Amino acid sequence: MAAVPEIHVAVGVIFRQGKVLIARRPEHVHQGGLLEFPGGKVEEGETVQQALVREIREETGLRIAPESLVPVIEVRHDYGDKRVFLDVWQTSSAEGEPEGREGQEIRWLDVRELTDVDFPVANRPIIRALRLPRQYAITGTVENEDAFVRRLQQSAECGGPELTLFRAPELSVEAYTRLAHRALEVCQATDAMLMLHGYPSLIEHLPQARGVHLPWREARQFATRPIADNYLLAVSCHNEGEIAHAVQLQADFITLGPVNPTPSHPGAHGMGWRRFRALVAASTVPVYALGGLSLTDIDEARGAGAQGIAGISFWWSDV
Ligand SMILES: Nc1nc2c([nH]c(=O)n2[C@H]2C[C@H](O)[C@@H](COP(=O)(O)OP(=O)(O)OP(=O)(O)O)O2)c(=O)[nH]1
Ligand SMILES: [Mg+2]
Repeated sequence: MAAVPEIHVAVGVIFRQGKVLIARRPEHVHQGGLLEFPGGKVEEGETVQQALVREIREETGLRIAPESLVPVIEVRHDYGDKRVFLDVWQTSSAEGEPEGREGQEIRWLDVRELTDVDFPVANRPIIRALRLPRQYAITGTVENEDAFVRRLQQSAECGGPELTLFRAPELSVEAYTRLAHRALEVCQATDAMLMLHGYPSLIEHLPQARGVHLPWREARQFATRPIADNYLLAVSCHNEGEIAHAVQLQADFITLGPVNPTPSHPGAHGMGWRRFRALVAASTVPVYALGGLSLTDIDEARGAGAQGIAGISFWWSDV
């Protein structure tokens, strides 16, 4: 049997006043009746940006400038009857008032209102990508618990990170849990999201956390998703095999690295942006670049298809 060809689909996430434009697919088409982001097949000889400008015009009447489009994520999915490559881009500068030009229902929704079951399954990583920030901040070594909490508070007061990983392998389980409670109080005051680092059952002791980040040695022990869907699951990955396993665990996002050599992992070689880009292309979940990066690397990471960058040094300095 001949392999089913992959269909290149241009998908547009149109933001206006903090909401995104969602349509309902007609009942009779592929994945019919479900919600979708406007878009459609990239035609022969068209760039993805040209396809988006055309599809969005045809389906909603909105006009978008191709240069306003920013990449969100690339998702490859096999529906069995169809294989799609969703090439997802966003813009906040569409002009005009949208209308369902193909008779479809359309509406503006907050990204927090988007639920997986309302969309085709291939959209799951798109919804994750839209909710996750560009920076995934990782905490540095804990030398003193009070100084650590003060450091977190100071960062929160100056509009600190939206998503933080509390990583402290140097602490005992008791000390980690105690300090995590304090860190969560700081985060709750500013609505920031805190990820726990270690193993899945941590979330039972600290249910206010946003989720759990598993180091690879922990993630490898599971065959299915080890935490409930209302939490975020993240996995540290370093190669194709680990990415495939994280996808199988239904991770919500992963970190991938080291991109550059880093002092925290002496002896580990950096994979460089070329290899990083190739690995991101193989991932169907959002990827943060990790390892010896600074804020100026965000564009490079985004250009390689990443959600953004993760790290300690770009935000955590000792006080
Ligand atoms: N537009 C869009 N398509 C999606 C999404 N998620 C998803 O799995 N798909 C799939 C469904 C379809 O198999 C394919 C896109 O097809 P489409 O029906 O939008 O294509 P089109 O606008 O060119 O339609 P047509 O002219 O072929 O009727 O991608 C999404 O969020 N938006
Ligand atoms: Mg379409």
